[in-house]
Amino acid sequence: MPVQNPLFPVFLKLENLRVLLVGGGNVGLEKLAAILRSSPATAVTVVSLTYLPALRALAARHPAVQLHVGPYADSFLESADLVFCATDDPALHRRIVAAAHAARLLVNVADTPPLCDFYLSSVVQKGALKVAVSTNGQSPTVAKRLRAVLEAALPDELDAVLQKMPTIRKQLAGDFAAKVKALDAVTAGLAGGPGYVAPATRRWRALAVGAALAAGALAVARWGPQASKPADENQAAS
Ligand SMILES: C[C@@]1(CC(=O)O)c2cc3[nH]c(cc4nc(cc5[nH]c(cc(n2)[C@H]1CCC(=O)O)[C@@](C)(CC(=O)O)[C@@H]5CCC(=O)O)C(CC(=O)O)=C4CCC(=O)O)c(CCC(=O)O)c3CC(=O)O
Ligand SMILES: NC(=O)C1=CN([C@@H]2O[C@H](COP(=O)(O)OP(=O)(O)OC[C@H]3O[C@@H](n4cnc5c(N)ncnc54)[C@H](O)[C@@H]3O)[C@@H](O)[C@H]2O)C=CC1
Repeated sequence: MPVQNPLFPVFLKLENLRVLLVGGGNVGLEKLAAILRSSPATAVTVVSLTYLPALRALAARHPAVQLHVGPYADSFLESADLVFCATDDPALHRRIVAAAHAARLLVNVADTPPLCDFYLSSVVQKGALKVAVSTNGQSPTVAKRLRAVLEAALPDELDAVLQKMPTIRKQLAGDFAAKVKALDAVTAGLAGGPGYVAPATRRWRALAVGAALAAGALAVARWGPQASKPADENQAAS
């Protein structure tokens, strides 16, 4: 089976890094909001010719965010660990990526997956728990929906459990293997038993059938009956 999503997930201590964001429009605002939602104390330098008022307001609530009014220059890369491009100028994005790579920096480029070294994810938060969802760029919309599904499915008590677990862990005696066994026993009730079917599973199955039918119907509408063939074959193969 080929790997369908070769992206390697990590959880960055972004508040220990310096972020450069180029572009202060709608997409820049979305990126800044995503960064600060998870890591509010991150030192973000934003460079842009113009700024949306909402971006200025968000920056004003985060003292580590600095706004520079003016054009991008390569010198901004000197004090950056990670770069986000969010202007409306694709040629500028290509230049920034080249300069950033020369400085061995990683870059995310809005709307241009081939130029990205990393993608943002949909983020589910419940207290100390964080789940990041990636569809490998297949559908950010499905990632967003899945976030809502997970948010609803994860009980609020989960954080209370997480807060207690370090205390239980510290009180356990024995070697590493014995501790793992004891912690597995404490948490055994959390995993569904044999035959357990998550309540959402039926809805996703229905959506899979609906999506396959819709993809087929769209292909027929756009390119005629011939074009729907690959979708039908995919369906038969899966
Ligand atoms: C590859 C990736 C690179 C990256 O941006 O890092 C990327 C790329 C692109 N996004 C596009 C469009 C949309 N993006 C969203 C939303 C989100 N996009 C996010 C991540 C990613 N987007 C990375 C892959 C994530 C993955 O693997 O799943 C999320 C998860 C995280 C975040 O951005 O914070 C956040 C949801 C957060 C949440 O709510 O949980 C919506 C929906 C909406 O806004 O409601 C739409 C419109 C509907 C649609 O198109 O699906 C387009 C087409 C633009 C065009 O058509 O012009 C491209 C470019 C392309 O695909 O070519
Ligand atoms: N708004 C959206 O949700 C979506 C946008 N896009 C695309 O994403 C791109 C960005 O969209 P928006 O953020 O809405 O555009 P925008 O026009 O709101 O923002 C672009 C920002 O880049 C800045 N900028 C331009 N040249 C610059 C330079 N040389 N140096 C520094 N800053 C510079 C501008 O001052 C502006 O603040 C566009 O190409 C758009 O087509 C695609 C899908 C959805």
